Amino acid sequence: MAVLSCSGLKRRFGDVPAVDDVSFTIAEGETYGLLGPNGAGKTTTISMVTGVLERDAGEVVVEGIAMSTRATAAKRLVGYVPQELALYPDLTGRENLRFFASLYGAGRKRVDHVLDVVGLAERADDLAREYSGGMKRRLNVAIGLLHEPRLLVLDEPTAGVDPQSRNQIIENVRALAAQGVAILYTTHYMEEAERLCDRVGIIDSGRLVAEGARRELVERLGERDRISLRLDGDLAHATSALGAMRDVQAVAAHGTGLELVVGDASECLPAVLSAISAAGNVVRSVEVTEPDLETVFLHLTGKALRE
Ligand SMILES: Nc1ncnc2c1ncn2[C@@H]1O[C@H](COP(=O)(O)OP(=O)(O)OP(=O)(O)O)[C@@H](O)[C@H]1O
Repeated sequence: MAVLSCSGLKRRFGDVPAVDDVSFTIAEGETYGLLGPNGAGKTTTISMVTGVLERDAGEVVVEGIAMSTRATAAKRLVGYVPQELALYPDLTGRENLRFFASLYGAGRKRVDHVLDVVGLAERADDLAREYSGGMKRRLNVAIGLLHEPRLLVLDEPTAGVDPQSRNQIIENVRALAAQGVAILYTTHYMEEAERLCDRVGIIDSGRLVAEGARRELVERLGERDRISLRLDGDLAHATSALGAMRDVQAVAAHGTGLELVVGDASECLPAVLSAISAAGNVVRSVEVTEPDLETVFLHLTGKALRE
């Protein structure tokens, strides 16, 4: 039996269909990554899964318990690590955990255990306000683990944190999955999704546009290459010129970079470079990559995952 089963989830905000008929399941011990550009509907989906946000339609079932009929029992099985930090800066790490433990009916031993799990035992008696961003995030993970959830939901847990905390969080997720906890994970970091997730769902404009293991998704893409370029100058002309080329299947700009999906890079690179120079841009670097999740994402959404 799946630990999490979502079917036909829908939620609108005014005219915006933030989530439009999203269904997926997560098995025991499975790590499922929800990937999507900004505003795709990841947080809205997660908020419905955790029961924080009402659904317009659809059902969320956790270990056989439906959110629509037994919300309290279903929520008890879910741990949530939100994007926004939820902790008291004037309490120590341990006091924060004891406070949340009292709400969840967890004991002091459990507090000590989760402090250990996230690597904060030595700093447990410092005020949370003195923690680095990454330590605060780890404290949030610890809060999400207090009541021994069967499903742990993490909304971009590594965004903007230091490498040590990032590694700690990734190791925590791995260890929890190995213990059978189902994990729902969102991230902007493609390489993290590649490393961590057994399966990914790609969400764009509120719809799940593809789902599968990394290898399946890449194989489905067929023979394609990704070209990453760094350019000088305004990218608007180059982006539209490249988008009009027959060999270019997707193009997305981010900062000073352009990402392209093409059939065979060695065949079309000369034409790509002359189109860029005709648009008035100077190429600073070119990199051709074998198809990966980023290529799948770009091909399906026409957007780069990074901002
Ligand atoms: N409370 C709200 N009121 C109005 N519109 C909202 C609200 N929450 C989300 N939206 C809109 O719904 C859409 C999906 O937003 P959501 O936050 O779920 O996306 P996301 O994939 O999590 O994006 P990000 O990566 O930026 O966090 C967006 O168009 C957003 O502007």
